[in-house]
Amino acid sequence: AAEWGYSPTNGPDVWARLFPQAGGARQSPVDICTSIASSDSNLEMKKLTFAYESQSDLRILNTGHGWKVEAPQSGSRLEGGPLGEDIYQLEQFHCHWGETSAEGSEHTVDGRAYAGELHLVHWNTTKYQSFAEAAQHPDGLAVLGVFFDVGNESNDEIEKIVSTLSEIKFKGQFTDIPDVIDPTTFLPSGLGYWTYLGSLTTPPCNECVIWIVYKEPITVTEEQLVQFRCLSACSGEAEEFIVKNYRPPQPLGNRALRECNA
Ligand SMILES: NS(=O)(=O)c1ccc(C(=O)NCc2c(F)c(F)c(F)c(F)c2F)cc1
Ligand SMILES: [Zn+2]
Repeated sequence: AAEWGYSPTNGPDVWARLFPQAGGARQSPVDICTSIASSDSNLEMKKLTFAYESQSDLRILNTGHGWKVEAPQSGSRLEGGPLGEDIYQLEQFHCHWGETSAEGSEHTVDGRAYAGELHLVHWNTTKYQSFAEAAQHPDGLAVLGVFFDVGNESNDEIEKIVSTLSEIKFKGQFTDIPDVIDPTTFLPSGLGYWTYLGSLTTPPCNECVIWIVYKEPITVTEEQLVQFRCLSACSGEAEEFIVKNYRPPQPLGNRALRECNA
């Protein structure tokens, strides 16, 4: 099948032809219209809690659509907030970026895009036996989204990722990150978030994600984003850089958008 991507011929505007779910009614990302976000008091009650382990030798790979760190963490737990009584476990994290820092995030806030967006992907281990199975159910996955702002101080945790990218320049390549990675360090200090029911933002765009998007961005440097854009989408010598891998906002429709100011 033709490989999907982000160019005019295989990008978000044509995904629904190959992947029917991409045209569904609970697609992601969305534009977060802050004026309609309802501050939902009972979200405050069930505080969102997370516990991650620090891990070394995590595998990072070039998927052809970006980098992805496989972090199956049986000891990690994400629960509370909009997640009901279920426990979600970290599976992987990756991010999305643009050709310039004026764009790159998938979610936008009142029409404003950030320079990039990190996704910490979790699956419901209370109800399902595997990530693949969870991805077939409306409450199967929970993804934490964290916006990137460009600033002067480089993000040390992101630097651990950046330092491996020269080893995975081509699609399909992977390597182990020697440093210890603690996913907690990716989260902003302010833990206020928006949440809504959505989908995977890449094909097949399964409508299986409870989205939790943090309000406060973290800071990365322009140089760190420049390094992301040096990854190649191809496996061979041909160089087609992954300069943009974000899906534009999809209609919110009549979905509730709730906020919690932790
Ligand atoms: N950008 S994001 O919304 O955070 C996002 C997160 C995970 C995936 C993913 O795992 N895709 C592969 C994949 C599937 F798309 C499945 F439907 C499935 F069952 C899998 F097991 C699987 F690995 C795609 C997008
Ligand atoms: Zn993503």
